[in-house]
Amino acid sequence: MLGKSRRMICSLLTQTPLHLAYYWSSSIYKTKPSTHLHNFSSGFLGPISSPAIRAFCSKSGEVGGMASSLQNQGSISYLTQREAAEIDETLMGPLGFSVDQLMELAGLSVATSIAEVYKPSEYNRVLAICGPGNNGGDGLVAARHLYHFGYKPFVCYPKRTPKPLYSGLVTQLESLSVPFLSVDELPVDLSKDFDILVDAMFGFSFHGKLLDTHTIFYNSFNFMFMHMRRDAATIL
Ligand SMILES: NC(=O)C1=CN([C@@H]2O[C@H](COP(=O)(O)OP(=O)(O)OC[C@H]3O[C@@H](n4cnc5c(N)ncnc54)[C@H](O)[C@@H]3O)[C@@H](O)[C@H]2O)[C@@H](O)CC1
Repeated sequence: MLGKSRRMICSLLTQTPLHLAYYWSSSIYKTKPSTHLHNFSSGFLGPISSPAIRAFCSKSGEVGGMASSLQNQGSISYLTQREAAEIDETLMGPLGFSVDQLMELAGLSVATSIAEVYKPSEYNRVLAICGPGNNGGDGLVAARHLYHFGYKPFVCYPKRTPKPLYSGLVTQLESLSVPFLSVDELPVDLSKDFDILVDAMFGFSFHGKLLDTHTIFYNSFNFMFMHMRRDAATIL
């Protein structure tokens, strides 16, 4: 695994500590053109006629901080935390999407994007680190689709949410014999055992400082930090 020329960090979230997100984004920008958000937008948001959503996908002047600076680097578009939440409100309000519907689309989009860039024959072992919220649900969905695409997914889901939506996703993965790994079973350097890391820990509801002292967060953050500037790629 260490001989691989490149690895992928796939982030389903936009709200982890910003300095890390910046580096992840920078690394993909340097390593290869990222079309993932565009794919997501064109395949998911694009057909929607809502002016509000189209505005989110195309605006360039009001995106703050990190997102603003990244937008100027090329054709990659980023959403702020607030913008992502507002899109979600629009989708689930006037447009009538349900949570499980959006979650399935999000997970499928990530899995499809991975498959487009990193072939399972070369990058086979995927670890999805799933948090307690909907972003974690996205990761569970992505893991299921990656399995069907020919990858060998593993899931680390240390903070399970006892709701039918999530337990159903877990059951579906268990029925496919997708392994669930505890934090203790993960190596400190995740790159030793995995080709692709799907970061589905937090989405736009992350706030404040990281409260959870669980080792998984530090393991994954360390992995990302150690590898992102050399050969990691990022999907948002
Ligand atoms: N309808 C929706 O809300 C959908 C959301 N989706 C995804 O879900 C994300 C939003 O989902 P959620 O609102 O469930 O929230 P998140 O998945 O962002 O996470 C919320 C969880 O994180 C915990 N948390 C927040 N800040 C923390 C901190 N500082 N330290 C430790 N734990 C912390 C909260 O206690 C909560 O359990 C979106 O970004 C998107 O990726 C998609 O699945 C599509 C549908």
